[in-house]
Amino acid sequence: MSSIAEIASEREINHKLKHPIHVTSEIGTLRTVLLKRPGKEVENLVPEYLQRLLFDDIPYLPIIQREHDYFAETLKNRGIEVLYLEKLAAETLSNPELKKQFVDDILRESRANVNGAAKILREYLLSFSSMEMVDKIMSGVLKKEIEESKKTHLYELMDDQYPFYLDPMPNLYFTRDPAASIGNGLTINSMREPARRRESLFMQYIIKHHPRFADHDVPVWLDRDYEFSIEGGDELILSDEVIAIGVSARTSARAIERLALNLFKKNSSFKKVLAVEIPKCRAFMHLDTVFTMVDYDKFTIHPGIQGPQGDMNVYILEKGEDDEHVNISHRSNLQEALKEALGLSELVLIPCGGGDEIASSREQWNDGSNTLAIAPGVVVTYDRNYISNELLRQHGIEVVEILSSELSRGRGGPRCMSMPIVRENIRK
Ligand SMILES: NC(=O)NCCC[C@H](N)C(=O)O
Repeated sequence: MSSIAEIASEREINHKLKHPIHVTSEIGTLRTVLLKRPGKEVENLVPEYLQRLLFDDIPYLPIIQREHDYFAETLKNRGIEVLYLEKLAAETLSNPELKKQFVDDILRESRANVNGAAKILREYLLSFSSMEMVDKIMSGVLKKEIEESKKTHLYELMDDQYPFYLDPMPNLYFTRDPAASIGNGLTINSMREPARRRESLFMQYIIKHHPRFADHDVPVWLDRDYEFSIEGGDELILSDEVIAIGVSARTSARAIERLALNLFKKNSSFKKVLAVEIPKCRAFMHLDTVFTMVDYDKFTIHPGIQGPQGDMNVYILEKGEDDEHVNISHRSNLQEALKEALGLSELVLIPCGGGDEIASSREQWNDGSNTLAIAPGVVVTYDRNYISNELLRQHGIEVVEILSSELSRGRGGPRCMSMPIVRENIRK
């Protein structure tokens, strides 16, 4: 006879097989998460291209890796299964046909055919094992890597001064943004910034072809070929019926409406989408840099997104009269809109940096509001945001701190660095 533990784990496996993705809240106990360990791509950052590559400084590779490993260990110690994007991608591309197809896609999207270089680049990339090739594509390919003897044509020899054939993808460790789990499906995102557009190609291949996902008909609520941008840092699953999405520097109102229409039409459990407008600036690039859910009735917030009376623009989108229309109503207070949508009588917004002008600005810049909930009332945060962390504790939240000197240089915190794949359902 099987033990209770065996039955439970069998049930879990069956659940996983039926629904390899299952996320119906921001706070349900986290079971499986996707990370990307920072690699050589961060060493290919140089001052000339920092801004374009969306970094403010150059992380020191051994330390950023140590900090990231500490983050992953912290999650594993809590019983969370950690998957790595680079490993799933390499496993997917171990199929030679897919490998070729992927290289063609990445070369096209990287506009790598400078001076007609696509052919030698294709040969170069395909000469590696799938794991090495994935690392190489993520790290970027320098022009000087291709042996001079292979450059036989004038156009190959007459290169311009730009050092890369393929730009590095240093933002990949922010797995939250290129794709986002919603219910049993996901969005594979059309990213706003050119520096990040190729990132979601990895998830598109993984969902379609990796054995963990391929045969499960995972719904893609919005795909990366959609013409208006959306990024995962703006997509917050508040319950199995309510989603909040930031209308931000990165996410467009068009994509939000299209996603809402698809969710309503394709029989998902979701009934309301809250479009939350935030200032369009670098420091607040996504909704999750200024607002995250930490418990059933508690949220972090950066006071800088609200007007003097707590006023904001929040639109509630609900199913309309047919599949091409949504009903939209406006609310001017986030707290009230959340209470209404979640059916709560009380709700607490915990201000980043305690609301102090200097501390909240400093700690928001270092992702003090960007918490990753691993269970209701339990969050992972950066250690450097000590004022926000202390305030969370005063509100009864268990705060699990991780190291953050180098990780924070990319302007993202624990939520940005993680893509939940499976969470337990929360109580209703
Ligand atoms: N969800 C997030 O806020 N992700 C952080 C992304 C930081 C990255 N350097 C970017 O600008 O896209």
